[in-house]
Amino acid sequence: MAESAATKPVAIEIRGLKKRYRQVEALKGITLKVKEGELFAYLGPNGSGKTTTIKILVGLARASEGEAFVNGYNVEKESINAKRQCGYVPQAINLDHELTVEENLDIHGRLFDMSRSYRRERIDYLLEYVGLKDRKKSPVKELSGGMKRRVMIARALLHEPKVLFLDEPTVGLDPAIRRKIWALVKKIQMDGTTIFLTTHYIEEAEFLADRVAFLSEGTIITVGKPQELIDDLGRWALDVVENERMHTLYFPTQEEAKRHAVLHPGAFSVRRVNLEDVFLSLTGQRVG
Ligand SMILES: Nc1ncnc2c1ncn2[C@@H]1O[C@H](COP(=O)(O)OP(=O)(O)OP(=O)(O)O)[C@@H](O)[C@H]1O
Repeated sequence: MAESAATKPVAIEIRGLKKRYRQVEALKGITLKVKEGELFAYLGPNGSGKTTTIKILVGLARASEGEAFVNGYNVEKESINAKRQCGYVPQAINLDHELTVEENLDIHGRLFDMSRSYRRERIDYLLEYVGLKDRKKSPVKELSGGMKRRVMIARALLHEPKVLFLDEPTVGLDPAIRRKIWALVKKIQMDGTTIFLTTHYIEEAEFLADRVAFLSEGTIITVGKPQELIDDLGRWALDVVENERMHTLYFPTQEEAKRHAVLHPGAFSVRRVNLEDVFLSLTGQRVG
C-alpha cells in the first residue's frame, strides 16, 4: 500500500533554529518538517533568511541556537553523514569557468570519494538527464546562464543525495528558460528526491511546490499547500482604489466579487487570488 503524506518519513526537520550575525538576527526560531519526496518552497522577500536556513542545513553555517536534521542526521553533530544526504545548488554560479563541464562534475565526484568508473557513469547519466550530453567537453565559459544552472543541478545530484537544496534556482533567467528549469526540478522530484527550494518568485512556488512556507524577517508566518492557503483567503480578489490608495477585498466566488464590484465606485479589477495576496494579507509586505 502506498504511504500517505502523513506517514511518510521526515526528510528535513528544523527545531527552534536561530541565527545571529553580530547585530542582525537573521533567523528568530524556525521550526519546520519536510516529508520525504516533497517539493517544499521557502518563500520570502530579500533578506528574510532563506539562504541562511539553507546554509545551516547543508553544513555551510552554524546555528546560534536550535538544531536541524537531514534524513535523520544532525547537521552539526553528524555533519559528514548529513552532508552526504544533501545536494546543494547555491544562488550564485560557482562553477570553474576555465574547466569543461565534465571536469567540473568530476572534481565534485572526487570530493565525495566516488570511484573513477562510477563518476564516469554518473556524469554521462546526469548530462543526458539535464539535456547537456553534447556539452560534456565544452568549457563552462561557453555556456548560457540556463545551461550553467543545469550543470550545477547535475553536479549537486552526482553523489545521489536524498535531498536537493536549490537556492533561487531561476534567478536572472528569462521566462522560457525558467520553465525548462521548472520541468527539470519536477522530474527530479518524480524520480524520488526531496526538494527544498527558496524563491521570491510567487509563480515558481505556486507552480512547483507541494507546500510552501512564508518567511518574513527570520520568522515563518505560515506553512501550507498553495491552493489551501489561497482558499482560506478567498479565491477571487477585487482591487479597489479609495482615497487614492489601493486595497483588495477577497471573495470565495467570482460572482460575489463581481456583484461587489458593481456596487463599489473605486473597483477596477476582479481577478484570481494568488500567493502574493496571501503573503500581503499576512505580512503587509510584498514578496518580490
Ligand atoms: N555573513 C553574513 N554576515 C552578516 N549578516 C548576514 C550574513 N549573511 C546574511 N546576513 C543577514 O542576514 C539576513 C538574512 O539574509 P539571507 O541571505 O538569509 O536572506 P535571503 O532571504 O536569502 O535574502 P536574498 O533573497 O536576498 O538572498 C539579512 O539581514 C542579511 O543581511
